[in-house]
Amino acid sequence: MPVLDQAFVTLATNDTYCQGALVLGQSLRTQRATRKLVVLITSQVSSLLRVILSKVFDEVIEVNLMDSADYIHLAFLKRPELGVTLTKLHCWTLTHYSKCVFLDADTLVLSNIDELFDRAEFSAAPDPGWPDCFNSGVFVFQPSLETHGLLLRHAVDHGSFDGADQGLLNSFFSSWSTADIHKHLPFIYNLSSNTAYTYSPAFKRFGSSAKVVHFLGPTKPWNYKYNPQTGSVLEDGSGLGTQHQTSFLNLWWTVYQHSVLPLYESFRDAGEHVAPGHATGVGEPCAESAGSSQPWEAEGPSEEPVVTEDVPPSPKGCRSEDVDLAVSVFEISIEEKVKAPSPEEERRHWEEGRIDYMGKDAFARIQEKLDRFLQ
Ligand SMILES: O=c1ccn([C@@H]2O[C@H](COP(=O)(O)OP(=O)(O)O[C@H]3O[C@H](CO)[C@@H](O)[C@H](O)[C@H]3O)[C@@H](O)[C@H]2O)c(=O)[nH]1
Ligand SMILES: [Mn+2]
Repeated sequence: MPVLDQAFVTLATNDTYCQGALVLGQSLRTQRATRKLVVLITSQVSSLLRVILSKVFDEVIEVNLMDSADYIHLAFLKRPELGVTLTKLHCWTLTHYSKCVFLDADTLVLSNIDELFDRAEFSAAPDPGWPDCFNSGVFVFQPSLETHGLLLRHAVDHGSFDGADQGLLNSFFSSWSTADIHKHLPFIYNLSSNTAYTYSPAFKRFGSSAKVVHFLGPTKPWNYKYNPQTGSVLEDGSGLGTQHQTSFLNLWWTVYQHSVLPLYESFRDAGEHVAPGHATGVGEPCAESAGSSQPWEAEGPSEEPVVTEDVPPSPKGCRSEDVDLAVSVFEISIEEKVKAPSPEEERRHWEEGRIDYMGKDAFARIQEKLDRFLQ
């Protein structure tokens, strides 16, 4: 029986993390999750990805980084690195649910985990790097505006010892490591794909009961390229890690290929119109002209896009501004588009002390500018 007042919640602040959220959402559906699926997004997420997310998630909720009380707003402006952290904390505002399970967008669910709803706030699994801290990639929580406010206050008053949500949540829920063993989720609910195997006999013994894999760390599954014919990620020269790591990566990509890519495809083929005022907050309807509204650029001989002279330019908002999906018979890749920062962003970086000493802010470049100005 579906439970309507409880939810699995994730977060994706941009189109790249949306790819992870989609794999996570589809893996929860495949495992017959009986709770609602919710994704929090920010204004950066494109209209296309909002539509696609809404096919998998029951609720796509846009949260504003700056909608908290003014003193918090001002304090956070001085601590911009806490931005994504503040966004994760928004999950406590989902007060139309009585209890939720948060999952990072870089997690993959391997079997049904509905039993997590038997746990109380705040339950989480140990962090593999420092097991007296919990990892904030999977946790059970109870939405509450009061807790949300206290968390923001805590962030402003004490900051975060790792500059992100995990440090903040660990210092806020500081009794986690000692107070109540029921709040320690077994490691199988947050098995880190890259560190778990430092204790390989344990992995041999218990690895097969893993329920949630977490691709924590700087390199995410979507940073690899995948060969759909062999069903495996492509070696990029830096080494793929252990066999287990590779098989979890391959699993992520299998879900991507079979359960996420078709969502884009049906969007393209059906030329589906998105009504203005759609529940997800998607604005303008997307045109369905051949080629121009394809969400990805096809590569290789089999899927050469037919581009004719009279095809109108792609309507803004219909495609992802951040991500290029390249799909061919032999390779699927998700490339982040490198965007040049706007003059406002550059100025903000400068003011925040994030100066590109070796690059565009190098002394030689500034001197060139001065010379040009003085001539
Ligand atoms: O640009 C970003 C970055 C992060 N996220 C979301 O925030 C989560 C955490 O970021 P992630 O890149 O997954 O961090 P991890 O590599 O998992 O690193 C660890 O450190 C993070 C910061 O403390 C914690 O949030 C994680 O749970 C913890 O596992 C992601 O999964 C997303 O849901 C975004 O939406 N956009
Ligand atoms: Mn993560």
